[in-house]
Amino acid sequence: MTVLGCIADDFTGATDLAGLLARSGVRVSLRMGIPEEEPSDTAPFEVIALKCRTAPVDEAVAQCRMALDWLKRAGAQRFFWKYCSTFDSTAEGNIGPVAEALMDDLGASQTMYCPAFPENGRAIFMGNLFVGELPLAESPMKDHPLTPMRDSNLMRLLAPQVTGQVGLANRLAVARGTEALRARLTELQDQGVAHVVIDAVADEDLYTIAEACRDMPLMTGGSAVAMPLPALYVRDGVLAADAERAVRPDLPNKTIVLSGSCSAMTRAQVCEYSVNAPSYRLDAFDLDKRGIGPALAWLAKQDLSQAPLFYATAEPETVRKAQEAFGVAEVGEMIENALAELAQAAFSAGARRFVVAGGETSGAVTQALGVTRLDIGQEIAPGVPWTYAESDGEKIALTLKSGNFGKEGFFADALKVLEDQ
Ligand SMILES: Nc1ncnc2c1ncn2[C@@H]1O[C@H](COP(=O)(O)OP(=O)(O)OP(=O)(O)O)[C@@H](O)[C@H]1O
Ligand SMILES: O=C(O)[C@@H](O)C(=O)CO
Repeated sequence: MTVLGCIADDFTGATDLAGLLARSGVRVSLRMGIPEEEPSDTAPFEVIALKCRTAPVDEAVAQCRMALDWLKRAGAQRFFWKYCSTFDSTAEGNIGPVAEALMDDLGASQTMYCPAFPENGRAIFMGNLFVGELPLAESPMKDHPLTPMRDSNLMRLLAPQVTGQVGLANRLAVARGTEALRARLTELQDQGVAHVVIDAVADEDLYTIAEACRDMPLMTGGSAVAMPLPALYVRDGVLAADAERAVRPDLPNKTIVLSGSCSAMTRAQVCEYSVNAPSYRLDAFDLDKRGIGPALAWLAKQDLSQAPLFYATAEPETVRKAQEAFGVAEVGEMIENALAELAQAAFSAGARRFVVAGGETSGAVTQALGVTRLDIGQEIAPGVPWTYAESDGEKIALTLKSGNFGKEGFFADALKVLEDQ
């Protein structure tokens, strides 16, 4: 029986959430897209990964509602809406509109928002989101290719996205503990506040928040605030503790690394990895002119046991030029399609291990590989686990890395963690 039904707005976000929930040892099932079949063999924690972070609002809302229906049919009574720890959204949404639609469907009068992820340097204080020591709008997120974040204040970001009132439960309320936080939420509810941003700067805050909010019909946030939920549900007696970690299947070591993220961290990771590994840079202008042919020809000459890298990862200035020439969505899609086609070609050439960087990129790659369900394995870095799946009847391992996650040596670390299991 499913205890918590989760909907994630992108694929790396979904593996991040599934990985943190799975730290508890409880079974977590991750489905890529809304399953076509009715729920069966469901896990206590079901995560549905969508690719709706930058979709038009109506489309994102409709998809999330369908996911909610499926999760209800799986027996879930509590739900979690997972978005990025850097609150990535366009001016229109989709964080607020989806939350509001899910609240309507669940008859919820209030929900909470907490994208904090202290292990990865995301903290919220007085409603302002920090990335490391920088306010969000001064962090590299200001240059994101699809969702540049130019304000750090979560209430200001959220208010235009929702019809209900937005308020704050600040760190002082959180620091006073679960009961004080509950009292603050009730006080805000009495004032008609439906959308409550909650401050958190450290893991202890997340435990307090999860404890205070665990019975809300809908919680929303990054992955970290959901991490304490399995243990709390076991304590409440609504969930039995059953450790069931997925085991790595036997796989040939043929590997491909695909990077479509342009985040500062991925840029550093690509730079470090390409010193020793064979690597091929995908350039938007070249793709437009000559198509994918030259990249496929390069791939055909590679020894996949050397884990070659394809990357479109580029500096903000290069991204800007390509966006001006082709349009933001158009160039994003062109590159996602290219990386998806290269993933298919690598699979045909025998690759069974896939390291993918970037949420949108991961969505494109997993869709191209026809992956519909993933088991969560060993964590490589906070929020980035290995996952195991099937593609065309073959077992494969995939890691889907959020743009900003992992250290400089992530790609090599990922290969080592898989080898060591
Ligand atoms: N050189 C480039 N020029 C323009 N757009 C690019 C370039 N390289 C990648 N892109 C596009 O930028 C987008 C990057 O988004 P993606 O979600 O994959 O990474 P991310 O946002 O860093 O990761 P996450 O969502 O996990 O934080 C994709 O649509 C990708 O196709
Ligand atoms: O929360 C995060 O930062 C990540 O899980 C993510 O959503 C990346 O797209």
